Amino acid sequence: MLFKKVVIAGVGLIGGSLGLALCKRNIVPQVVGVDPDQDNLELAVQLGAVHQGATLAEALTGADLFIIATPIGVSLGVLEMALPYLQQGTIVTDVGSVKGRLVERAEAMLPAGIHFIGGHPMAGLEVAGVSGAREDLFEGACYLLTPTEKTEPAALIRLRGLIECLGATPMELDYREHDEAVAVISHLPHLLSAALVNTVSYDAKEQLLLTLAAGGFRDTTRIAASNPLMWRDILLTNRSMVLAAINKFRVQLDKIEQSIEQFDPDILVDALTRAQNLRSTLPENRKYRLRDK
Ligand SMILES: NC(=O)c1ccc[n+]([C@@H]2O[C@H](COP(=O)([O-])OP(=O)(O)OC[C@H]3O[C@@H](n4cnc5c(N)ncnc54)[C@H](O)[C@@H]3O)[C@@H](O)[C@H]2O)c1
Ligand SMILES: O=C(O)C(=O)C[C@]1(C(=O)O)C=C[C@@H](O)C=C1
Repeated sequence: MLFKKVVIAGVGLIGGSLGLALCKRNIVPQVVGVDPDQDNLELAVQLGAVHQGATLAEALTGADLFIIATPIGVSLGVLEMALPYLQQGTIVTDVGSVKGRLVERAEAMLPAGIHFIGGHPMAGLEVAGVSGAREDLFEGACYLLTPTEKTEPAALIRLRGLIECLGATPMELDYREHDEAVAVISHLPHLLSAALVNTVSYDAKEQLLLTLAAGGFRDTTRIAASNPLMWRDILLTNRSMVLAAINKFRVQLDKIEQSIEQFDPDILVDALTRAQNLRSTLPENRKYRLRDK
């Protein structure tokens, strides 16, 4: 058994999906949830996403893994509140979409013998709360870890083991590299999706356009239905990397715009073919799967 008692702070979509996998697959014998939203916490117990709900102080007694799955803006505050109750040997991880200075701060905050390892599952959905949680959310997904030179190798091996039990593939990245990469592959698509929907919403023919919306619009805009507050936090926390990603995108958009303006079919086809080739190497049908290629 990798861990005896896991505490999840924030039993929403991601914390709840982790809890469902850990409980339903008997990966961990005791999973305790902490969440200020009592209705959500009760639902988490009913759905089997945690064995019980508790306060941080109650929950952390005897815990050997503490997962912070809260909105990114409160992660460090939650860690600070948890500090007095964490015991020697406990591993602390998070699931936040941006690392920023969290990793350095968390490491600086924790005494020797309690290990922080930044984490980020590259899987999610456009819904919030435990009601949308899925036991299989992480299957086939890439699960990023951001260890540093301070990370204890044995703690990293244990956490990687747990991630493999979820059916995900652990992958290590420097936290700065993490933020740069996710700005392009996750944050940029999100804001483009919102901008695309807003292009329709500001059009005088909005209703007609929506009536005509078929696969193209739907497939490119599913994530625009996500929680705006979560995305506000992500985009503003990863501000410089997101701005760099927007600039890279603008270059590509300009290239396509010019090829149309100048009626240059070769450049246009080049751009579309390059995209077609790369996109067709992604696994089909299952949006966040890596393994089923
Ligand atoms: N939604 C996604 O697609 C996705 C994917 C990967 C990672 N993430 C990251 O996961 C984290 C959680 O996102 P989510 O989609 O599960 O959000 P969510 O809103 O579904 O869940 C967040 C939960 O945290 C709880 N919470 C708020 N403040 C808290 C506190 N002080 N202590 C304990 N719990 C608290 C909320 O009540 C809620 O139940 C975020 O940091 C996000 O960046 C999200
Ligand atoms: O599939 C979705 O709904 C997601 O938005 C998941 C998604 C993404 O792919 O960008 C969103 C945020 C994350 O931090 C990781 C994954």
